[in-house]
Amino acid sequence: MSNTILSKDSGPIIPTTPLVTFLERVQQTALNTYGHNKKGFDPKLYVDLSLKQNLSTTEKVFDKLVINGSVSVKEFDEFVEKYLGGAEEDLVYVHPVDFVDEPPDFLPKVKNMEVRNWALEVHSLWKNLSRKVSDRVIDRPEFYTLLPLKNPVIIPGSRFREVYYWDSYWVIRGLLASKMYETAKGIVYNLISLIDEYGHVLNGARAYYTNRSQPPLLSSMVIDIYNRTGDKDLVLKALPALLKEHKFWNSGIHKVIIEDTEGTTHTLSRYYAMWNEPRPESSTIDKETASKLSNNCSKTRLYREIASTAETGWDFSTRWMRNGSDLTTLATTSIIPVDLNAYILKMELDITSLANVIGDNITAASFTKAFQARKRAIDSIFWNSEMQQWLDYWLSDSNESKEVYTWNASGQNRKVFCSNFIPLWIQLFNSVECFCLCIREKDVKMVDEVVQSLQSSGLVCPAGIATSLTNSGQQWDFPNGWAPIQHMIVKGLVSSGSEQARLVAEDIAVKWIRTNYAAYKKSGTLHEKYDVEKCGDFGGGGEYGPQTGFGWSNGVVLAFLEEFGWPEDLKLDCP
Ligand SMILES: OC[C@H]1O[C@H](O[C@H]2O[C@H](CO)[C@@H](O)[C@H](O)[C@H]2O)[C@H](O)[C@@H](O)[C@@H]1O
Repeated sequence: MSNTILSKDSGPIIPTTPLVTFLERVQQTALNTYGHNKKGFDPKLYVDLSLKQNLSTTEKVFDKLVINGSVSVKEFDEFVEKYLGGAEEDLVYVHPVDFVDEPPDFLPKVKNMEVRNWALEVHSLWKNLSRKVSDRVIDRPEFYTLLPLKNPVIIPGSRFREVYYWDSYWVIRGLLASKMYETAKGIVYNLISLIDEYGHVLNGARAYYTNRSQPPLLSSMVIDIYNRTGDKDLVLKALPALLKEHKFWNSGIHKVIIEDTEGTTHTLSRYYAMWNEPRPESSTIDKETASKLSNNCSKTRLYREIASTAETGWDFSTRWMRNGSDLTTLATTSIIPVDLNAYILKMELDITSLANVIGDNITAASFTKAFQARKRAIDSIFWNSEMQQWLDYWLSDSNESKEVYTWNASGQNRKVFCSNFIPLWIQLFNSVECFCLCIREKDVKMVDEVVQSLQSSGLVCPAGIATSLTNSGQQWDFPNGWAPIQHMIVKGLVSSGSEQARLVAEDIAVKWIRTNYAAYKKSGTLHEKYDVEKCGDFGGGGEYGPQTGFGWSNGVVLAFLEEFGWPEDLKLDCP
């Protein structure tokens, strides 16, 4: 965070590197040269290329060649071939040290042979997605946008050629089912090293991702690995990093203070990227979006909102837009998101538990207070007793930042999104005094009411939980369903102590496994997202084409099969 500066729109920015800026120019030139018609033009590809010679030499040649942003296709292709390295050269394939074809005691509850054989295929996909930083990057880091992480990583797949922050949580859930504890720990140590270097975990391990984070789930990764391995050394190394990360989300522009109707003030968190220009990986797209705005000030503001939306992990969705059909109305920094605050509450609970593991009573006591305070804040600001859901809260005036905002019922966004149910994962229905330690009758009654609300929300579809009820063409909206969301809601329902909730959870998990399997049978791969309207269909929409591989989807299939198993006589095909 040391190189953070204040920008004209008064928010902080973290400057990017000269290489990223140059590759953005290459990206723009590629678009000008090939035109929009080039099949599968993906702007991200260009910022993932590397240098073959130093930047100033390469830039001189490029400047000579490209006049007014244009050059012939032949000359451009020759330049790329001669001066730039391919996008796959920086992360190289590595066989995971702890991979075995059939791990001992693998998915013991799966009794059906068809399911077991498929699960073993999904397990074997870790080999395809395993990478380590190439020696070339270690030797000449200034030639690459990839950040040199020490340990191997599991990448999501396809265009996502680097490790991602929140994806890693579900990758790790799958690795734990696959008993690949060393690989899982290596990923966590990599993320810790990013906190040491940048003060937060980056969106992904690229130079162009340093100005934002992603949903903060590092503590969840650490606690889940600790619960399986009992590795105290991991806890000792992770705790200082988690304390730094907690500070990142609870200070500066991420922190929001809000006063409720009783006059009590609460501190909550929001997404806020430290960037107000086009995202380098999608620069041509962002400039086109902003071209609808007439003045530079509103463009700068929009770029900040776009980057902040990428920080949410939900890029893009009507959830963040004032007008659901117009991306220029993104207002993410004016929203206090219910899921982000649930993740941070979980971070506070996890830090308390981890501090107890290593006997750090002072940290444990202070984080007990922190999670109790956030629990009260969540109850007061987000909970809507009429809808029996937790709703995002929109700050009243987007342009004016205040020391303390005043809560107003109209600030709660009453539109239905799957994020309204994410607090289930953190057991937020539990009363403060009972948090995580017991399940009371009163709490179970509340779960049943939330489950009722989920079931009648319209989100539960034939092939899983939809992201929203609005078909906007954005990827984090209807009819897409995403593996991480299915997992958090299902897991929350299972752990709630309500029998009814467990049945609903199991039903969703079965639907999800079936749709993943049917799509796999058709295409031979798992997908980044699925269309929840029809079993076996993958999802679409958004700014890039459908991606396969796919880290978190593989992880959730394995995690569900580990949790629920699969009886011998239950059909795996779509109903
Ligand atoms: O390049 C566009 C955006 O791509 C990423 O977002 C999407 O993929 C990620 C990796 O699976 C996932 O974490 C995220 O939730 C998806 O929306 C990237 O994270 C964005 O920052 C980037 O702008």
